[in-house]
Amino acid sequence: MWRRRFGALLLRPRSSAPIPSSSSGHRHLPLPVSHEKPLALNILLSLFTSQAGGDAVKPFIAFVLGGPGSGKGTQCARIASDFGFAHLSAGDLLRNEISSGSEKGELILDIIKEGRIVPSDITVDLIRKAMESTNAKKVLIDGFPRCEENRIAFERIIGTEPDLVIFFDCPEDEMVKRLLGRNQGRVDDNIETIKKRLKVFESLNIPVVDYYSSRGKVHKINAMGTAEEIFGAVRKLFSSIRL
Ligand SMILES: Nc1ncnc2c1ncn2[C@@H]1O[C@H](COP(=O)(O)OP(=O)(O)OP(=O)(O)O)[C@@H](O)[C@H]1O
Ligand SMILES: Nc1ccn([C@H]2C[C@H](O)[C@@H](COP(=O)(O)O)O2)c(=O)n1
Ligand SMILES: [Mg+2]
Repeated sequence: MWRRRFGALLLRPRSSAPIPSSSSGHRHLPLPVSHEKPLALNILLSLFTSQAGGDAVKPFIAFVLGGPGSGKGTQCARIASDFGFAHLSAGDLLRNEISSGSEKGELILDIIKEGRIVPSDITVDLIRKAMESTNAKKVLIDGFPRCEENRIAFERIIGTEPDLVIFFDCPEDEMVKRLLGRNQGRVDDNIETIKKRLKVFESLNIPVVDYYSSRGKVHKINAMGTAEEIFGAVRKLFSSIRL
């Protein structure tokens, strides 16, 4: 999708160290987690490559991860408004496809009701189209990648990696409480589906966070507290990036 003159700097494989779980089973990511370069340096290099020449300028891409109900959407809306990012929510793109009444939408609905993950080609294609139509220089991709298959498909189809990965770290009981109180009519905000989504998060999404941690790209944010308090930490991060 974009030509990157210096992309090889960021694509070089690094040693990987899995993130230990605490006694509660909840993951705690060291911060920053690169064995080779600190997060700030990785972001700096990314900015350099984002501005590098080629047919089109690659936007600055931040993946926003965290368990279901950890507050990704809430925080992304604020980042978009305060820092001028385009906010692309993978879940919203899939829900829009359901609303369109397409055949693909029917398949997506069945998967979302079950708390499972939609085939990566479908999701990445929706993200690709959304990225092309926003034409933004700074993009938040909320709720993606949810699994290694998502991650690999993004690299293959979009042809790049994220510059930054934000991980909202929230205890399970708090996530369940928030989801049951969300009240937006989502087909997956019921206790049976929530339990399945939490299992999928732990088994498929955490390995993706581990992968990016080992590449020094993860910035972990404690997602306990009010949305305003959490945005305090988010604001600090984005102010330091100065895009
Ligand atoms: N810090 C917070 N404290 C309490 N409630 C919150 C907080 N942040 C968000 N919420 C509420 O929790 C619910 C879930 O938040 P949000 O939709 O942002 O989570 P999410 O991570 O995007 O979830 P999903 O993965 O299901 O899309 C919403 O009703 C939101 O208003
Ligand atoms: N990369 C993604 C993102 C989302 N989905 C599906 C499965 C999720 O449970 C559902 C809702 O997403 P959310 O709004 O919670 O981000 O959408 C997926 O399959 N792949
Ligand atoms: Mg969301």
